[in-house]
Amino acid sequence: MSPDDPAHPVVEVGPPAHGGHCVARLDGRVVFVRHAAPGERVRLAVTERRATFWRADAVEVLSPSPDRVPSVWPESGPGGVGGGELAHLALPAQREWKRRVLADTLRRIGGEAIADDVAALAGEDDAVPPVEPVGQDEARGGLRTRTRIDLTVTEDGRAGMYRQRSHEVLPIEHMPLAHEAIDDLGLLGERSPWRHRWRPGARVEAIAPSAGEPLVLVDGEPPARKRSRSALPRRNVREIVDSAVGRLTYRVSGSGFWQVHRDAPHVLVDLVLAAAGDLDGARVVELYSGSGLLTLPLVRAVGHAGTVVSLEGDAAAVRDARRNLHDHPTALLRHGRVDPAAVREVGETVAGARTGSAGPDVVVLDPPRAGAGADVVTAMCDLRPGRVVLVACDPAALARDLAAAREHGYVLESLRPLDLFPHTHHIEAVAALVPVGHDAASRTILTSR
Ligand SMILES: C[S@@+](CC[C@H](N)C(=O)[O-])C[C@H]1O[C@@H](n2cnc3c(N)ncnc32)[C@H](O)[C@@H]1O
Repeated sequence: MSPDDPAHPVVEVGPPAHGGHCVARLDGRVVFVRHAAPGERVRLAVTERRATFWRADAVEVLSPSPDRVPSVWPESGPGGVGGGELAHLALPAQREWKRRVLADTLRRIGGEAIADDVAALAGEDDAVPPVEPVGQDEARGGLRTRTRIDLTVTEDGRAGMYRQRSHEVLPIEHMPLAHEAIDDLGLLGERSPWRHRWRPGARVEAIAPSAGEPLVLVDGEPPARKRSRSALPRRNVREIVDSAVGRLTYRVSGSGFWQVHRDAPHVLVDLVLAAAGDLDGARVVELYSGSGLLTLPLVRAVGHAGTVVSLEGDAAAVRDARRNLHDHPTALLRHGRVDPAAVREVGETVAGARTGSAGPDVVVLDPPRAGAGADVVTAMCDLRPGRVVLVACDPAALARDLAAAREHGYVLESLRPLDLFPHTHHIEAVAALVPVGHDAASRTILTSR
């Protein structure tokens, strides 16, 4: 490339933004630049031109950031597959990137009041608390964390993934973020023995459960075997979670939702329980409960005198949850869409579980990436729980849900941002909210009993 190549302009890279890119300016226009670091001077390949902004990849680094490292997954670099947007940065720099994005998103979308609430929790001069690494990620370089990966088979029968922001499938040779048990399956590469077991376009899910053998599903089914005299093909896996309330065992559908990071299940269980406070005898509503990862420890924590009413939209997940909690009669596991009417209904169910009392002591919610949304948050606040624990996997959705809760009288008591997706831009957070004027010294549950 010549130094003044107009097809590959040079920019100074600005701050990171939500979505895994940095913001730069070119002739007054905003350009979202991937594969760069704040403060770098880079040459661009423009990948998308819109009226109000462009997208581009940094294809040559003219002045590298001190945070830049050789990518741990070059196939996710410029022009490559999605899912490793920060793989060219040292892990502490990735977490600082995420902290800046979280701070910016909370202020921009949540508003000044939310940003101020969060800054008050962060202390000193920080806008948000630091993003915490989990498990052995520091020692492992953030690699081999994912117990679930999704692949798509290319036209010539190789395992691939989608090119960034595209429907084109690119074959991949390596997936260093996948658990070593998935790596050992040998799914990737031209010489993979699996190539005769799937067809072009098939979706391949590889699962490395915490107990037992890994599982591969092709279009949701166990792949065809030459000889099938062995036991019935498996579609489920067993997961074991060692948590603060002891060992928890689950059976989960292979293609159902389960936390992806190998340490996420126990980290989230422990953080949610800690944020929920003393649950002994409590009435708990849980929204978006999946196959019961959080329901089981909540049921244990409330004990025989308490109740947990959960609501989940996926029928297979509810079936799994019912199996996982079959010997816990204090759990009422509802199947249905989480919407304002359903929230009111589960609120009434949990209130009816004890005569003469009002709403739930605690609401726990772990919505999908889009968040719960203002209507659901409003309905939840109207139940007047003593405490809310919100697990969020998207900062913009977190900002919206916190703003809606604040409008209805609930303020942040704690916020724990977590790095459950190293080498990607994703941020997880566990937030505890309490009613405005809540006295931290008095136990939440006592106020509503
Ligand atoms: C982030 S997962 C959390 C599940 C569980 N807490 C866990 O950690 O395994 C979100 C769950 O919400 C469910 N879900 C998504 N949208 C929903 C809706 N509108 N109503 C009910 N459930 C929904 C999904 O099926 C999924 O199980």
